Amino acid sequence: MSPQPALAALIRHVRAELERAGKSEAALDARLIVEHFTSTTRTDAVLDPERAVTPAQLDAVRAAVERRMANEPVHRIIGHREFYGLKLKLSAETLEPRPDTESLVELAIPYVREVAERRGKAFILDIGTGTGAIAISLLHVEQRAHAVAIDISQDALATAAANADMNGVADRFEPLLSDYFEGVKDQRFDVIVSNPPYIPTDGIISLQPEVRYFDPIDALDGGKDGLVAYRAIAEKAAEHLHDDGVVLVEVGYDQPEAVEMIFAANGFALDADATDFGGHRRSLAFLHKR
Ligand SMILES: C[S@@+](CC[C@H](N)C(=O)[O-])C[C@H]1O[C@@H](n2cnc3c(N)ncnc32)[C@H](O)[C@@H]1O
Repeated sequence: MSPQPALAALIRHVRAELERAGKSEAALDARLIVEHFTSTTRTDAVLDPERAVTPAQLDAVRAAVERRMANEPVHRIIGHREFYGLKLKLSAETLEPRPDTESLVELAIPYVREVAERRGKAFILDIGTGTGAIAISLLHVEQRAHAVAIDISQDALATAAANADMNGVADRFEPLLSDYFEGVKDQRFDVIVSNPPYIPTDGIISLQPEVRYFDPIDALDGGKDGLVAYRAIAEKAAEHLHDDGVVLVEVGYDQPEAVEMIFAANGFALDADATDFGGHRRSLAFLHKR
């Protein structure tokens, strides 16, 4: 690589390096890294391919490529990612939100809208909010909704609050440090939503290095059988739901039946479900049989 390459040549160079290292998303990663560290857009590379890259920008791109070679996910390197059309900041203790979780947001939207139509407001509880991805997306779609967003990580809550602010919903977003429902007091909600940790402890070792070493362990570890969080949520959810309220959870690809049984044992019946991009039943909605 020449000491001062042009923008388009740099993208091609980084892509080739990542391909040689066997990175499956080399083209996308190269584009995101170069765009981020040269403060350019895709359009710049197309309309102004000979645009000069400064030595400082080149150093930053080189350092980022090294991090990617060491398996750090590209969105952690650039510090943010898109979720449901919104830009969200990431931090050390936030899970990188996944496209599959958008199916949970889509399943939740009609419930949130219906309550907002009927009562003029809708109250959401997001358990294990991480970046705030789910709650912020719902607040963005439904202006009459308010959310309490729980996490056990103070770092995650600070990031979620910053994301709520960045996406214009901070006045309807309340971060709460809490171990599941512990800090919720006696407030009741219309919609309880959660993408909890659900990987069985023994399965974490076999996850891709990008996940195992870079997503926070508290966001992954679902206990011995991966179902600890669902039990904690199902056991207490009815105490925090309005009579016609709904609980929606994301589940692992092989967990829908087990999670249905846990909720059934706590008086809930399946009302709807949604599949992810791979065709797995990924999001489940439950109503309480009172
Ligand atoms: C799988 S991540 C989901 C993050 C985000 N909701 C999303 O979908 O991208 C699970 C989140 O639950 C939080 N968490 C883990 N145990 C918890 C607990 N006992 N109480 C509250 N939050 C918890 C983790 O810190 C993490 O942010």
